Amino acid sequence: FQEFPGGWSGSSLRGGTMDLLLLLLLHGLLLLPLAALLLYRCSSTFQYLCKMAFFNCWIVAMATLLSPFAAFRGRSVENMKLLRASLLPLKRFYGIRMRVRGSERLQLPGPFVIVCNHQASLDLIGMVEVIPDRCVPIAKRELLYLGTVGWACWLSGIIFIERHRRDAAIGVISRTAGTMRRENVSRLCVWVFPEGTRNPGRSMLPFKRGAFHLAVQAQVPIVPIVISPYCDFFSSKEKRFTSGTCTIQVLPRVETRGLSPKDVPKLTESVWQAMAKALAEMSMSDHGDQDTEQLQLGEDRGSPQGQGDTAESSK
Ligand SMILES: CCCCCCCC/C=C\CCCCCCCC(=O)SCCNC(=O)CCNC(=O)[C@H](O)C(C)(C)COP(=O)(O)OP(=O)(O)OC[C@H]1O[C@@H](n2cnc3c(N)ncnc32)[C@H](O)[C@@H]1OP(=O)(O)O
Ligand SMILES: CCCCCCCC/C=C\CCCCCCCC(=O)OC[C@@H](O)COP(=O)(O)O
Repeated sequence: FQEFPGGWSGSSLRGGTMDLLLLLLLHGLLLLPLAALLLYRCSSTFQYLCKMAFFNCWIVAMATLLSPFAAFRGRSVENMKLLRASLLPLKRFYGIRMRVRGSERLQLPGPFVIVCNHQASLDLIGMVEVIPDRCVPIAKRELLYLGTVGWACWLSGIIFIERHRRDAAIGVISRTAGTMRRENVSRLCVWVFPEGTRNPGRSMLPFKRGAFHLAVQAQVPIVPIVISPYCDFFSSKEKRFTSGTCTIQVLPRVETRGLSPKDVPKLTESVWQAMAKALAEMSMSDHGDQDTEQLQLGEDRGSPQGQGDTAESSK
């Protein structure tokens, strides 16, 4: 202060203006986080946007940090352990409680195909909660182009398909069936979202047939998994994301031994029915009678076959 005796009076008006600007900037810097905090508290849309941004940033950060370690091992299903561990903390950040029912049904010695409903990218949180060891998801090829995320997915052995090139996709599925069947490869399980795309809400789209052809070709069981609707705490349409509880139900496995490609439509239908029923029951038990939407479930989908046809069995 002594070196600067005439700071305000002597020097010039410019110094004063500079100080004032600096002061304002400092206030601004302090106020900005405060304003953001206030906005976060008051606006559920802003909260949703922040939470989604964090979700994506977390995935990019984890992929970027962990890919070099995964790369040491090369492309391997074992890297799925790393992927799983890196996504497991997400539920805690968001205060999502996971309830898993029937997890013992996933303790099978041999390979199998998991089919699961697909509501949103949030499904990753449920997926890592139950995905067994040596199990890889089938994903759309577009994920490969997400920079380090694509690299991490590739290194983890995720199987990519081009959804619009059916023949190529069928080729990939046939090769996967070969790998699952091969006896010199230790058990490999595959996780498929048979709806083929995200479908928010309490219903399920009709299933694509790939997962069922895969199970029949490899002659391995299908284990259906149903994740309860997120409507309570999450909706991308309404831009709403609060904390809540999510139930994951593992259904009895469906054997495919002895089935041939001509049985695939019936198999697909019976698994869809079983999952739709579980989803409807979950909606019911979670929401009591507040909601009638679940009654419409499957309405626009003629269901020629009932449940419990030849394909279904669960010891
Ligand atoms: C290192 C650690 C770092 C950590 C960092 C963290 C990073 C984490 C980030 C990320 C994690 C990863 C997250 C993964 C999650 C991704 C989720 C998605 O991407 S979901 C989208 C892709 N999934 C699918 O699309 C389902 C599979 N699709 C199918 O199975 C379809 O069936 C497909 C594409 C094969 C064909 O689809 P069609 O649209 O043509 O429709 P159709 O009705 O199924 O088939 C038409 C005809 O083709 C026959 N067909 C189908 N598949 C067949 C087959 N395999 N063999 C013979 N015939 C087949 C069918 O029987 C049908 O013929 P008839 O009508 O019956 O005569
Ligand atoms: C250094 C490179 C940085 C690149 C930046 C890329 C930013 C990427 C940001 C976040 C990555 C999040 C990946 C989440 C993957 C979620 C999987 C998922 O749910 O995919 C949707 C797919 O099932 C169905 O797709 P559609 O509903 O048909 O559409």
